[in-house]
Amino acid sequence: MNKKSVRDVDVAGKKVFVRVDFNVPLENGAITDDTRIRETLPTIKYLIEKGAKVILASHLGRPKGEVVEELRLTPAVARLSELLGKPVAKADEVVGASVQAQVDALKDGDVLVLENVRFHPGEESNDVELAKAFASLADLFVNDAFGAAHRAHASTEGIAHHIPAVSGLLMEKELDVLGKALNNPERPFTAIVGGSKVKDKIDVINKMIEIADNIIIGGGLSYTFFKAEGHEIGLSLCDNSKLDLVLEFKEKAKKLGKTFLLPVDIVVSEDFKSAVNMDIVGIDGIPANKEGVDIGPKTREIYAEVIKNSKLVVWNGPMGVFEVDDFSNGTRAVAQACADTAAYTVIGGGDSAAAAEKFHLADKMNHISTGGGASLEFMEGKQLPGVVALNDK
Ligand SMILES: Nc1ncnc2c1ncn2[C@@H]1O[C@H](COP(=O)(O)OP(=O)(O)OP(=O)(O)O)[C@@H](O)[C@H]1O
Ligand SMILES: O=C(O)[C@H](O)COP(=O)(O)O
Repeated sequence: MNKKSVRDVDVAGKKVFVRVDFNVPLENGAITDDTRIRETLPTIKYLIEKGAKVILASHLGRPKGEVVEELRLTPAVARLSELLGKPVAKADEVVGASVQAQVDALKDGDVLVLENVRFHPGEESNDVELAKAFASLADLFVNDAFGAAHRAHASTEGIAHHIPAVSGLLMEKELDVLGKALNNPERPFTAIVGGSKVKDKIDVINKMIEIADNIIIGGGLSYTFFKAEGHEIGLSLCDNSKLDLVLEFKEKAKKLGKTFLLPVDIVVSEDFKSAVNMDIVGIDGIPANKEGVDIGPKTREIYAEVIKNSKLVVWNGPMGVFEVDDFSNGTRAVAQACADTAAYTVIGGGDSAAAAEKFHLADKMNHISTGGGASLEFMEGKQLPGVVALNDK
């Protein structure tokens, strides 16, 4: 990576403003998956050990510039304190006199977490005054929030223009692994793209046709391809505005000599929330009153074989409505194939990461990104503003 990392600068005794992504899932105020907090521990521990005064900032949810009680960072702070095995102070404000007083009270090795930065309207608008206020709290900015690196906000991008700015260890790892996979891939390279919306995945499918050898399509976005080819898709998801585009994808893949795979059989149901008159049909057999909810058994076999014979697999998006057990077999089969293959496997965050967790296969993957949207944008080849703003080596 051509950006400076926290290891390249002196942090002893310095006040360090660390942007983390503690945007963790919560249920009734309890954290249901603390991966994102655990993944930042190397950076936080490194700074503590070096004697820095650590000021952490994160967003949680989308409070839109207002205080939303349920979105305070209190549960994340409690969890961080448990994981570090030491007290962690928390501010109830994002910036201001009380925050300044708490920062002034920090001793070397202490940790303070600011309140949810999105409670301040200046965060998402990347307000210069807020960025300066963040910068004035510290001597150094460390961005470890890979998951939010695609956002140009005051605490992810703006602040970097006012004090020295470097990447954290998680950020460095994510950019390194994803960058290597995309810039110098081992081949055969298989990209698996699933999920619900074609429009969210267009750029990534397009990019993967250019750089991967095999492109596997699954999930709700398959049906736009089927419809474009003239098949009956019943009640399945479809984006009618993208019909021409998906045909172009197939054409482009053919021209470039890439293997472009769509499901050959699918699981259909009258309801996508539970199995109602569930059936397995060929792509010409979707009844008008049903929708496709998963890939079928033949497709599972074909996809697993391609994954087995790959050297690099990058997976983004589930193969079906995996949250419903009856419709989870396709996603499970792909996750299992990724777990079993000798290929280097990268999961691009979001729902595919949740699926790997659900099937207890997460520890069998080589890299699971902490970024959903961020990893998607990275895979599309876009520049991430939170990375661009960091100091060059
Ligand atoms: N055939 C289908 N019909 C309807 N919904 C589907 C189908 N297949 C998958 N889904 C749904 O798609 C959703 C995931 O889609 P999405 O595009 O958001 O995936 P992702 O990229 O892995 O997640 P994220 O956006 O969080 O990174 C899941 O909730 C899943 O139930
Ligand atoms: O969960 C994520 O993908 C990141 O934390 C970014 O959150 P956002 O989509 O609300 O900006």
